[in-house]
Amino acid sequence: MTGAPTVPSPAIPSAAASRADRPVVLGCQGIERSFGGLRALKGVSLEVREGEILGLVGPNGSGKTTMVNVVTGFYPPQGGKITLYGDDVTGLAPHKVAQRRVARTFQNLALFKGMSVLDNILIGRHVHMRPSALGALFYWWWAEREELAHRRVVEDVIEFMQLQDIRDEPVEVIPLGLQKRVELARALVSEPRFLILDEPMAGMNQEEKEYIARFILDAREARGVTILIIEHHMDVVTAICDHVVVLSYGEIIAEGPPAQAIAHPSVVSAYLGERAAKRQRGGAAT
Ligand SMILES: Nc1ncnc2c1ncn2[C@@H]1O[C@H](COP(=O)(O)OP(=O)(O)OP(=O)(O)O)[C@@H](O)[C@H]1O
Repeated sequence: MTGAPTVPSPAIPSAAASRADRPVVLGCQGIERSFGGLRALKGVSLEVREGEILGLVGPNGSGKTTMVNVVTGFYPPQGGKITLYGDDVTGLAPHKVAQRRVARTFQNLALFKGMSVLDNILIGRHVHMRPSALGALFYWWWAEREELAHRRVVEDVIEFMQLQDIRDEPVEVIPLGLQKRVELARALVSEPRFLILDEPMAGMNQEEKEYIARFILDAREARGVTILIIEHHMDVVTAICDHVVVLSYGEIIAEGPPAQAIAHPSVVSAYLGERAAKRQRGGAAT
């Protein structure tokens, strides 16, 4: 008996595949970025591999958000090269980067107050909206079809993110944890292949953190999204990341599996205090 033909899914290598076997989604080589006399990124090179969750960690001011802004086209790099799926995207404008199915969330919530949860999420579809002269001519027919297609994607994500009950609420009246979830939903409706999350759990309580962590893992599993996450909660980093890169003063000081990378003394002193780092150094020496 012959079954229905299987539709090949986008090539997400099995979890068993070693990191080096996975295709490179984001490649950064020797990235430089300064602000006046401050060298915020000093030749940073890193790779994000297909299907992984890569954690970018480091003390405040170490250059994490600058790195994301450079990758997404907000700050053109002043040196180095950036590739996405092998294509050179160095210096592309943010909307050109977004068109390559890259989505991001922001450290400080970037939701539109005065608009409903649903309307905020709908905005995430804008990269797929292509008004044209011909489209305008056949406006009603075209608009109705487009609208339906967009709605279907949005409804699917609202259900996925469990936001049905608050869909019509003005976004500013819902708690911070839910606002962060709305921002993640807005990123997901653009159907990204590569998602960049800048501190998605900032200001959350433990329960909210666990919820978001689950959604991030599900986005990777169910939607095949590759993820780069900036996060200060080391418990979360250890729990969900496959690979961690540590930045300090604009340079990579450690990289590897989470437990190994975050054991670096700079990370320990930044997050647990200098005394803990000294204890660890003492322990390592003995
Ligand atoms: N637009 C800017 N103008 C001037 N300096 C900037 C600008 N953006 C970042 N910087 C500086 O660059 C350095 C790196 O900042 P960045 O925000 O990338 O760090 P970060 O690791 O993301 O910090 P945090 O964890 O606090 O968000 C800091 O010294 C910061 O003050």
